[in-house]
Order: sequence, then C-alpha cells, then structure tokens
Amino acid sequence: MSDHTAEPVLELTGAGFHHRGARSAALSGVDLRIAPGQMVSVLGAQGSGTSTLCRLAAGLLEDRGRVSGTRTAAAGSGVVMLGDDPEAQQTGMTSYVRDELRLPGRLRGRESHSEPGAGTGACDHAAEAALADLGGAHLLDRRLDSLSGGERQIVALAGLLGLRPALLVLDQPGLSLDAAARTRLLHGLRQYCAEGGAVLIAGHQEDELSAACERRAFLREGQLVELPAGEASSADDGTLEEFGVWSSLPGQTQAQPMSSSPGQARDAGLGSRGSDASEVAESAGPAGSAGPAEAAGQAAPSAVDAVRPVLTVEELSVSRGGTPTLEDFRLSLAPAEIVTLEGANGSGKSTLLRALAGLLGRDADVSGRICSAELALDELPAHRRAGTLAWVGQDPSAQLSASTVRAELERSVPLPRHRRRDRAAVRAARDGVVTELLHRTGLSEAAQSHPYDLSPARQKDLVIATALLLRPQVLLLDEPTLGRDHPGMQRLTGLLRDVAAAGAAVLTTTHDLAWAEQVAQRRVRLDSTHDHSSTHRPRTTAETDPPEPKGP
Ligand SMILES: Nc1ncnc2c1ncn2[C@@H]1O[C@H](COP(=O)(O)OP(=O)(O)OP(=O)(O)O)[C@@H](O)[C@H]1O
Repeated sequence: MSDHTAEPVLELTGAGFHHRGARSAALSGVDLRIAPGQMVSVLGAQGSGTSTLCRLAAGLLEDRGRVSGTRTAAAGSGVVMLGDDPEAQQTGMTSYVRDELRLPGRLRGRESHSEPGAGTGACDHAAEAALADLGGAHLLDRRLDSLSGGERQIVALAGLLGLRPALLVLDQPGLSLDAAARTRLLHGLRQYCAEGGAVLIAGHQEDELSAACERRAFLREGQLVELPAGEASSADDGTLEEFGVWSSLPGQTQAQPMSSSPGQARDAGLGSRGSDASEVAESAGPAGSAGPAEAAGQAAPSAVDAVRPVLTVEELSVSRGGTPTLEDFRLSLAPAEIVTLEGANGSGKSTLLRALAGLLGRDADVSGRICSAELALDELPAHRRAGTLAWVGQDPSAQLSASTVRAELERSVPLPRHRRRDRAAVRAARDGVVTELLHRTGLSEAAQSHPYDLSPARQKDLVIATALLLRPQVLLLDEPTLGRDHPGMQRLTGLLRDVAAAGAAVLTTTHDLAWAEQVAQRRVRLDSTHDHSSTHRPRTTAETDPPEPKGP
C-alpha cells in the first residue's frame, strides 16, 4: 500500500516547460506529488504534453528549453524512464538480451535499491527475475536483432525494473505488448509498488495498466487535471473521449458507422473462403464479439464465392535463424476486405507481413505460394511486389527519408511521362493528390515539418499516406494503432474503410482487440506454441479457428 505521508519520490509544484523556439508552453502550472507505493496515470491526446511531462518528471528536459516551477525528486536510486518509441528502447551498445539487461545497472554503477550493498550482481539478478516475470525468460540468450517489437519492449522494461528505482516513469509502456504481457506487467508493477517503488504511466490510450492506477489524471494543452480520489476508478468513455484518449480495453464500444458501402464490405467479408476448410486461416472473432465481422459473415456465401481474391497465400512456411516461425499458413483476401492479424508477441505477425512483401532477410527461409489475381508474387523481388502489396512496417522511421513531410509524399508519386508543355498541369495534379492525402491523414499542418520531428504514430500516418499513393491492391499494416489518441484512431479507421471502399484489401496486425472488433470483417489469429517458462525459442503455427456459430 502507498504511504501518502512519506517523503514523496517526486514533487512538481507549478511546474512548466517551454520548448526552445516554441510559441507556447508545452506544460504549465503542473502540480503533482507521488508518494512511495503509488501508481499514477496521466493520459491525454497526442500533443497534450504527456511525453514532455514524463521527461520533466525524469529530469531530462533541462537542456531543451525553459523549465519553470520546482521539481523535487528522490535522491539515491532516483527516477528512471522508458520512452515511447518502441524502436528506440535498446541502447545499441550490446548484441544480446542478457548483456542489454545488465547494462542499465552497469551504466549507473548502481547497487540494487532493494538490497543496498549487494552490488551490481543484485541488479542483474533483479533484471533477469523481472524478465522471467514478464514472460521473457526464453529470450535471455537471444540476439537483440532477432526480437519482435513486443519482445524488445519486455526486455527494456525488465532492464529498468532491475534497477529498482524510487520512481519508474513509463511513457506508453503497453505499446506493442499483447494482452497477456500487459497483465504480467501490471502484476509486476503492483509488486514493485508494494515493495516501496512508485510508477508514473503516461500515454494516449487507456489500457489495463492505466485503468488499474489508484490515481488518474489527464492532460489537456499542457494543463493537468487529476480526478478526485473517489472517481479515479470510474473514468468512463465520456471522460476519456473528452480528453481525446482512446480506450483499448475490451468491451468498449466506440462504434462508428461504416463509411464504406456495407454491401461491398459484406460481399468481401466472405469472398476469400475456399472449398477446402483448411485453406483459410481465419476466425470470425473471439467468442462474444459482435462487430462488423460477424455481420459480414452472415452474407450469402454463393454471392461471395464468385469474388476473385486479390491475394492468395498457400502453404507459406518461414524459418528465421533456422527456427520455424510460420508453418503452412494459408489465407486469402477479397477486394474491399479489412482483416486483422492478431496473436501473442513473437507469434509471427510481422514475419508474415514481411514474407508477403518479400522483405525478409537472408537469414529467413521462405517457401509457399503468394499470388495476386494476376501475378505469382513469390517469384518477384520486393520492389516488384510493391505495386500490388504496399507494406507499412512496425518502425515508421525506417521508411522515411525526405526532409519534409510534403516532400516525402511527393517523392512517392513519380510524375507520369508527359510532354514538356504539360509539365505544370501534371505537377499541379500531383500537388492536388498530395494535399488531399495530407488532409486525410491529419498531416496538413505538419507538411513542412521534418518527418523525424513527428511522433511515431504520426510518422506511421505519413508512411500509410505514401503507401496509399501507390494505389495498392493490398495494404499490409504492422501495428498501425500504436500511440494513437481517440481522434487518431478514428482517423485510421476512416482511412482504412475508405481504402476498402475503393476496392483494396487491408491486412493489419494489432494488439488492440477493441479496435479489431470494430474495424475488421475477419480476424485472423496466429497462435504460438510458446511456453513462457521454457528457455526454448517459440515455434509458431497458423491456426484455423472454427468459425463462430452463426445466429438463426
Ligand atoms: N532475424 C530473426 N532471427 C531469428 N528469429 C527472429 C528474427 N526476427 C524475428 N524472430 C523471431 O520470430 C518470431 C516472430 O517474430 P515477429 O516479429 O514476426 O513477431 P510478432 O508476432 O510480430 O510479435 P510482436 O507482437 O511482438 O510484434 C519471434 O520469436 C521473434 O523473436
């Protein structure tokens, strides 16, 4: 239990921050006192100041602008922070998980908080124990560059938990974690608070972690509003939406009307089903889900069977580094279909999308057939598949290279062959397309920004926009929901429905089951034979879920 009378681990009084060169303050008048044992969440829309608050709490802002007010933090084992960029969680100074886990303790030369005098060995032990508690014991001897996004996040969290700081500041810690990992993390954080630690969780999405905090606050335009103690557990959908926060908790409705033609989506929903029951790995949604997927699933099969798939995948097997990741995977996608790809961390979702796009490295062994309506894609190199399959990977920054957002889009649309005298008209047409896409992806105001100055979620918007410029038949999206607030999620949903309404299929990975329920016509799940207590590498297979029983 938290001790409210104890010396606080963090106290901000009238605190604010003004980024150098910015027109207005990112934070102002923030009062926040966190005592040992407390778990506090601060949620807000993208741009509301949540990441800045995390950095302020962790004392990482001093050289970036003007800090105002006062900040008092626990001395000694202090405040440590995990940032919100899933791709920047590793130090880049080690190659193996075991070394990476030990590094935070080594860098600080710090003794274990819980066992003063025990030396860095205690930190190592605590980090390895934290990794096991988070379900990652089997990762200990793995190379860092072979980890999935969620596995990287687990390793980063375990390394910091091993330090046993007085306050752990976590910016969107649930990002890229599956539901089981989020539950294990919650358990670990509670245990850590019970032992005298404290946690500040920030983000744009309500999940199991933020919902479990005993104190809950929201940021709006840099101002902090804390819910009264009695209301902390009852922040409802209305409150969250008011502050622009998305809820990824299962059972939340947040339904929006379909913007695409329901008839089109309905036909598409079943179009890929083959006569062989094992041909398609799909599920109509978990028991109890009642999203558009099931509605579509009740369309007359005869009408739908006539639709030609835009993508057919047969007997796809992938091993990476000699270990099977996917085995005999089958899937077909119909035009205008939105399909979510779900599964535990490390179950092979990103591997599947990369295999479809032809983007796996030389360490991967890929076999099986991948066909569009016209082409044997598996016989083509990645750049020739790209006209059919547009891939938006987990790390958006890896797909950005221009110096402004607008230039990034312009370079994605090569001008068609034209006569010199038509040049102005051709350029104007391209400008029009780019302006329209900037608007649809909410990036108009950022058009002249450097892509690397955008948050990861907005970088993803930009990469999605570049992918759409290719007018693909299939859009492959890896974790597009990460780090989005409520408006950002709505924009994404609308965009995907528009893509589908124009006849393309969308295959998107996600851990946000509430969103999947809302957006998907079909939900495909990869199951891992992953034993968290084992030290063996996980083996993953594509499983076919029996379709949900249909209503009368
Ligand atoms: N280069 C590699 N060499 C060996 N194994 C790899 C490599 N890349 C990924 N893996 C392993 O393959 C498995 C599947 O990884 P993948 O990234 O496809 O999972 P995922 O389902 O996308 O996970 P997450 O939800 O965490 O993003 C994991 O066990 C991962 O550790």
